[in-house]
Amino acid sequence: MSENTEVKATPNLRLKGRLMSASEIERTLVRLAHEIVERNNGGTNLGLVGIKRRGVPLAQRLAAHIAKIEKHPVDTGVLDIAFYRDDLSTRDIRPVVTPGALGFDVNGRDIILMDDVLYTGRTIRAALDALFAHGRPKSVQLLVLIDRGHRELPIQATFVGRHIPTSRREIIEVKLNEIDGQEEVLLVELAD
Ligand SMILES: O=P(O)(O)OC[C@H]1O[C@H](OP(=O)(O)OP(=O)(O)O)[C@H](O)[C@@H]1O
Ligand SMILES: O=c1cc[nH]c(=O)[nH]1
Repeated sequence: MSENTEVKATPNLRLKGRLMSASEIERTLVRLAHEIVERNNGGTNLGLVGIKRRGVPLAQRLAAHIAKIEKHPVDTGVLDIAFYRDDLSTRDIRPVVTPGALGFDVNGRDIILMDDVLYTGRTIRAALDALFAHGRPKSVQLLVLIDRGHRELPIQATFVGRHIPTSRREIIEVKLNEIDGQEEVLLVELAD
């Protein structure tokens, strides 16, 4: 855990600690940008696709870092995946793709899907379906800021900011300035 100052969790959740500060998030994104460039031969064929909501600022920030490192612009796009609860049949929670423009042509591109947290893998499974509805990429890699384990599908990330082993009662809360007006990663637990 990083040093804890004035961190607060949502009321029905118990704060267990701060996993990353703003500067730690920033340093991690810079490292991930270098890893992406190294693995993708400079990244000229890359397209970064952020999963709404917090994957979107992550993709934009990583595109800016890669553009700075490699001195070329990097396309970014958005996948919008809404969740609904299917109470009538399975009581399962299924991600649903909201149709809409992605932002650039994915055909033939090396795509990096981006999200803040990887947990069961169901969001990523739906995102892959959504992505291929937009076209046929040359390759797809996955980047997540936090991998907390507990996969229910055979999905793994190509680039990981931090591996955080968790219990199922725990929740990772990623807070990003663009969406939350604050910047940190918290570990919280459902209160009894
Ligand atoms: O691997 P999974 O089990 O699919 O879980 C990971 C997803 O859960 C979170 O989204 P959440 O539903 O909390 O929406 P939000 O980030 O927009 O609040 C997170 O942002 C990932 O998209
Ligand atoms: O702990 C979790 C699990 C899924 N999504 C999150 O944002 N946090």
